[in-house]
Amino acid sequence: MPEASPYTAQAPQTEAGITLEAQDLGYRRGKRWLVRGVSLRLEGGQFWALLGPNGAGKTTLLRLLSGEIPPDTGQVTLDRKPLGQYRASELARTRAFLPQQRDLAFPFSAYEVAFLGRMPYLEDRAETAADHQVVQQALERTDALALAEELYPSLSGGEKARVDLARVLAQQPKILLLDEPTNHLDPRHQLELLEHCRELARSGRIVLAALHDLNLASLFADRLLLMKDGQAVASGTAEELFTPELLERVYGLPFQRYPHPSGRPVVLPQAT
Ligand SMILES: Nc1ncnc2c1ncn2[C@@H]1O[C@H](COP(=O)(O)OP(=O)(O)OP(=O)(O)O)[C@@H](O)[C@H]1O
Repeated sequence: MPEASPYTAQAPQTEAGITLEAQDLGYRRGKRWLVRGVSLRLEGGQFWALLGPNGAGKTTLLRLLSGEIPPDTGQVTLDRKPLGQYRASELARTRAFLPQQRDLAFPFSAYEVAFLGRMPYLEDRAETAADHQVVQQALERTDALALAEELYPSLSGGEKARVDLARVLAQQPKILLLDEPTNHLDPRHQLELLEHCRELARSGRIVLAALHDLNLASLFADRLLLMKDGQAVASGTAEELFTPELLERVYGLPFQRYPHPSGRPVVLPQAT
């Protein structure tokens, strides 16, 4: 275990919870490091928001943490076992990754797309009524049940996003890695999604979501991880991280901080 540092996202210990850790994680394309020196420890029970400007490395970090791409330095461990030592199906039953680009060319129905979340369970058994019940509940949870019979490619961006999230929920993962899950969603569905992320975390799961809306991150997430130029710049609560100095350093423009009735801060960028 590396020493805790300002660059280490440290969640409070929870009893026998699932852990996802990265040590000195690095990923390079050619000479450029897209992610460099990231160490973090995430534990079940916490909803983390991953923040940073375009190109900061958020998607790349999520892909590394999901095992979709192998790191050039360091490693990711799930319950202290390197990701590479898990069988693909076991990993698929444990963690789900919601990518940012979610276009699917095949004319699947929304229900069939959500049902894809059950595939990791159907390696050596036939589907059952229980699988369909899980999918139905997932679609209900994301307010997408009415879309079940629609063809996925014909759905609006926000409708697709809700069906994609249903697929992730149908996977029943303990770890949810979500890349800009609120994209395309209207305000009501954004709030519902973030409330659901918080509930999932409360039930012992790890939720890590890349978000661009700093205020929604402040109001809903327990902890924030701030990235810039491929590095983890800081982690902590919004109260700790939302200082005009730090935000200006990361985002390159001034911010004003305001109190919110919840007690958490909100911020607004200032026109320069
Ligand atoms: N396969 C790749 N090959 C080369 N460069 C890449 C590759 N994937 C990503 N990059 C670059 O790495 C940097 C980080 O990309 P990444 O998608 O991780 O950022 P991000 O923080 O998710 O950005 P955004 O907020 O715009 O989604 C970007 O400059 C991107 O162009």
